[in-house]
Amino acid sequence: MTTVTRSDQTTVMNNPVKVKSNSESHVASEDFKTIGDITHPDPAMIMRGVNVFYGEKQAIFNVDLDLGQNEVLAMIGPSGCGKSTFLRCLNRMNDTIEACRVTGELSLEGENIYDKKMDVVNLRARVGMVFQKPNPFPKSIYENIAYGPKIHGLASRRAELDEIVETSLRKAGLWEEVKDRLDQPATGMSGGQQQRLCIARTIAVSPDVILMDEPCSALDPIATARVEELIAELSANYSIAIVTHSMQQAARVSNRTAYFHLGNLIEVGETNDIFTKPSHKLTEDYITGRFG
Ligand SMILES: Nc1ncnc2c1ncn2[C@@H]1O[C@H](COP(=O)(O)OP(=O)(O)OP(=O)(O)O)[C@@H](O)[C@H]1O
Repeated sequence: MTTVTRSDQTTVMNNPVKVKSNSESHVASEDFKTIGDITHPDPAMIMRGVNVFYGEKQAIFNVDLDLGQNEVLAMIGPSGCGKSTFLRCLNRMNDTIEACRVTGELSLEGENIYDKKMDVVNLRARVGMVFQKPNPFPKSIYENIAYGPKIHGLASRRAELDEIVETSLRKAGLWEEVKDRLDQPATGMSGGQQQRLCIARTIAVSPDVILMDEPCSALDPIATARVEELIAELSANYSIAIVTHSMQQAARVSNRTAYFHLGNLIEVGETNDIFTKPSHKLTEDYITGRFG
């Protein structure tokens, strides 16, 4: 049973998961009990008791967390702590890894996303994803944006498609830069432009949620600043979960921050609180640079 106590803002796991790995048994210990309010008053996604396994090895332990409507939630933690693994549960991207198994309850707008009847292609449009390296299709700028709406049947006429392309590029802050060269290859754009194109491509299929896995790690500081500004603008219309190695970035862009350690969610709270008065020693050690 998992108990969420909002008064003292502590999540108590009464059932630590015991899993045999190749050489040892791992028990999610009391030290890894989540501190902070894992709930959001207006959630877009609700995750409860999430465990992830790669074969015998457990990578995520009993994580409970909400992603709020129009919030930017940052996920931070040392390399290998499971941030990306957890993020990929949110649109079932882990399904593409054969050895990977996810248990727990994960819902989007009240719908169980792991339900057998869930259309995963549709889910990944509703919960879009932007990756570390910009990955435009080897097609024109226009076609990169138009592709998703076409396969999802969101536009029946060319004029509707044009409208979606323009709106998506505008929302991604790219329209003025590319409007005169929509027919040119997307691969000819700068890295920062390509990443904003990938964000526009995600927006084009009208998602509820956008997942970002270190979206600025391949970008220079100016392109990073553009994407960070964009994240702030997008949060007016979308719920955003972002994995980042940069604590400065988490502090700049997010409303709440979740700190992961060895596959456990250690602490979650208002970003300002996490960075100025963390409650858990592990969070404090990480944000003060003692490890990670
Ligand atoms: N495809 C995979 N197969 C087996 N193990 C994996 C796979 N992907 C990740 N892992 C393991 O799961 C754990 C969590 O990895 P994950 O990539 O989610 O961490 P992370 O916090 O995102 O790390 P980083 O910050 O380095 O990207 C690690 O021990 C990693 O080795």
